[in-house]
Amino acid sequence: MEAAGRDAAMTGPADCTEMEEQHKVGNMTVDLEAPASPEASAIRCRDVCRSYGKMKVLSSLNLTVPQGHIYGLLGPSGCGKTTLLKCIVGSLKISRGHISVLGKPPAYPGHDVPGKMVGYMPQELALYNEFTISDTLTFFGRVHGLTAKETRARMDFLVDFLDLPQKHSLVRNLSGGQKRRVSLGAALLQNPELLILDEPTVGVDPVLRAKIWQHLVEIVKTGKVSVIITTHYIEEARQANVVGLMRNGRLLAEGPPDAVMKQHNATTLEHAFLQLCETSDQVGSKPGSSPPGGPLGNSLSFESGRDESRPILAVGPEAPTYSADWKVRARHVVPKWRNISALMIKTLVRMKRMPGSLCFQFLLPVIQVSLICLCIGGDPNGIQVAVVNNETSPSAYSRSLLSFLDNSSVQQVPLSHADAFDGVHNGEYWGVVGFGQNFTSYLNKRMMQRQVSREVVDGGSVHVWLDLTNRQIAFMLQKKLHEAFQTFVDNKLGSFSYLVALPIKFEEPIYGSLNTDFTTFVTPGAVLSITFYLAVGLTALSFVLERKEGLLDRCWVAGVSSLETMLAHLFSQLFVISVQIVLLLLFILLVFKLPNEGSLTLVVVLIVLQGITGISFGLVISAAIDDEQSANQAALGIFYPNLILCGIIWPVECIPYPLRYISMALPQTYASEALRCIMYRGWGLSRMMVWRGFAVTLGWNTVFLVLATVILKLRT
Ligand SMILES: Nc1ncnc2c1ncn2[C@@H]1O[C@H](COP(=O)(O)OP(=O)(O)OP(=O)(O)O)[C@@H](O)[C@H]1O
Repeated sequence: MEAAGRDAAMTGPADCTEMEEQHKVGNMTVDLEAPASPEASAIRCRDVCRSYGKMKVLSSLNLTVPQGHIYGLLGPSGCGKTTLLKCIVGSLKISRGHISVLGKPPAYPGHDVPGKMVGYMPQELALYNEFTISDTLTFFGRVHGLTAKETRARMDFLVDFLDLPQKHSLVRNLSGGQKRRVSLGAALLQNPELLILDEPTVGVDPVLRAKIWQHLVEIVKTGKVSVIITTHYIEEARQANVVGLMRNGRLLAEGPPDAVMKQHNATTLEHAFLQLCETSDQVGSKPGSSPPGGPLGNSLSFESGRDESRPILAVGPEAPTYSADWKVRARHVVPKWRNISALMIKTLVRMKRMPGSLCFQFLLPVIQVSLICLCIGGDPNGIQVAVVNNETSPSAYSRSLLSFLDNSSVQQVPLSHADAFDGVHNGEYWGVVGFGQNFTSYLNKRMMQRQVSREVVDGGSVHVWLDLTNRQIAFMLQKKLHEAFQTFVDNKLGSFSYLVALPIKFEEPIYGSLNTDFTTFVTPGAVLSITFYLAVGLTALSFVLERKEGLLDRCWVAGVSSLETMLAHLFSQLFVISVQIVLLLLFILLVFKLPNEGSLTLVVVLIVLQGITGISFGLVISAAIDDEQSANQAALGIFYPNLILCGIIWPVECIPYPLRYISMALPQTYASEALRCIMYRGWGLSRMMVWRGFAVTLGWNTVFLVLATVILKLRT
């Protein structure tokens, strides 16, 4: 009876009407293995189309995987098998047609596909290299909601059945074939009702290949489990109950292997497939011979023996409508803590397996902030200056004045006039300080007499010629000379020093101290910037690599939503940035003694929020970009513009106007200002300059997180 059915399923167009007739009356002799109704099929694809850009990969494809059967999907490389499987599991959207998997379309609210009803082994290995075999299976067990005991029991079985090495072996140390078997184990773990296996036997030795097929045959016997499997070894597909032969995005034939071979008088499936391809090419090459549905006039569907070329969507029951009430829809959208915690544990285990990288991540911000505090904003040291002193007397004022010059910053090199200027021209000295031979007497006259000649003014001045190519060094020299002169005047004139002082008096500062240096200005912004960029770096590649390795798809098929993936990344990276922030604060407050006049809680919360902004921005990059190089470029590309525009290294007030508006909208401009206000002015949230920084940061967090979730959702 079975053989008869198989034969009937593969008969040509002449038998088609007869078959349909038999089907209508429910005559089981047509094909005992064929499902009698749509509900009895594990997978039904009708008129499925899918393109990548302009390239059509699946065109009007119809396929039926009967419940409790093994379906071997065969076809040359690039014909669209993987694309079809991705459409079936719901990780790729179809552009036309209808797919139902275990009774409902994939990703339908409340449906467990994707989820624990389906076990998916993608073509890529899709394994975490830092995991052990045990970690891998435990992770998928958690996602599927298995208890630890259930996971352990399945793990023991799978390790034995798939002949895997020790459970505690690291995946990255396994051979290619062993990795494929672990990947297969992950798909089999939860005893799914539907197994979707994309080339599971590649790189597997013949003995194990036979064992895998034997297992598949075994599990479908109950009638509850269905399998769709793609393979390049066409002959091994003879063990399947049904084979589908695919070419150029269409199914050329579908039926039991024996029937396919019989119809084409072939002794092997491979031969039958070659014949089908030839027929397809001949039909396709005849001008005007291609029917609307495809080149093969006699291609038959396994389910009904129906002509594939006929429009299918027009047939009522082929595209059923489904409905789910709002509670089910709501449950479908709400993220599951089980999945989030499984993903978080996964990230933490991966971190634990890479202790060197984790230590580096913790220490990097400390190293960066220490370098900023040590190297930026301080006074230059050992700056060589040529001194041309034409006074010879030991009691000359010039000598006294020079003795008050800060020797640690300025290194005086006594030289002749010519050598001093040659030295500056050759880049050896940063300037020349010159005293005329009557400096002492002229200076006395300047200080004592009401009116003096221009010659006295000139001769009683310290002459300085600077190399102004380095503003900071030139400023420092000017400042040191002013300080030395002031000390000299105080020393010589005592209470009469006001006679030569500027009539401007700087009182005690209202905020900050008289010694405030550039480091004090730059550090709060730098702390935010470091936290932001390290967080971007932590996350910018996360999805890129996982997508590339097929892990994102695999987790999606296991039932993990985009939002859950996003939240899990956010929470686990939050742990890393929390440690980074604690170390950062310890260093800037205790080691570098930066003042903090305000609330430490506000400081911590603002830095953490900026870290979250970095994580969420990294997630946007990661969700939107496919390859590492572009993701790295995007992350690095915004680094400098952002650093310069957000007033971290130079005040925003110096930015010309159109650019200043952009600067104000950036995540760190108002946040840096807020942090400076908290730390140096002791302000709280009631001040606009403080709450504005928090508000902008929270706004960016929301925008980035929503954007990343939407992009990820659209792309999976
Ligand atoms: N993301 C993508 N973007 C653009 N084109 C793609 C993408 N993925 C697949 N393709 C193209 O779609 C076609 C079908 O690819 P698919 O991976 O489905 O083939 P396949 O039958 O599974 O091949 P194989 O047996 O070699 O795995 C190929 O021409 C491939 O280049």
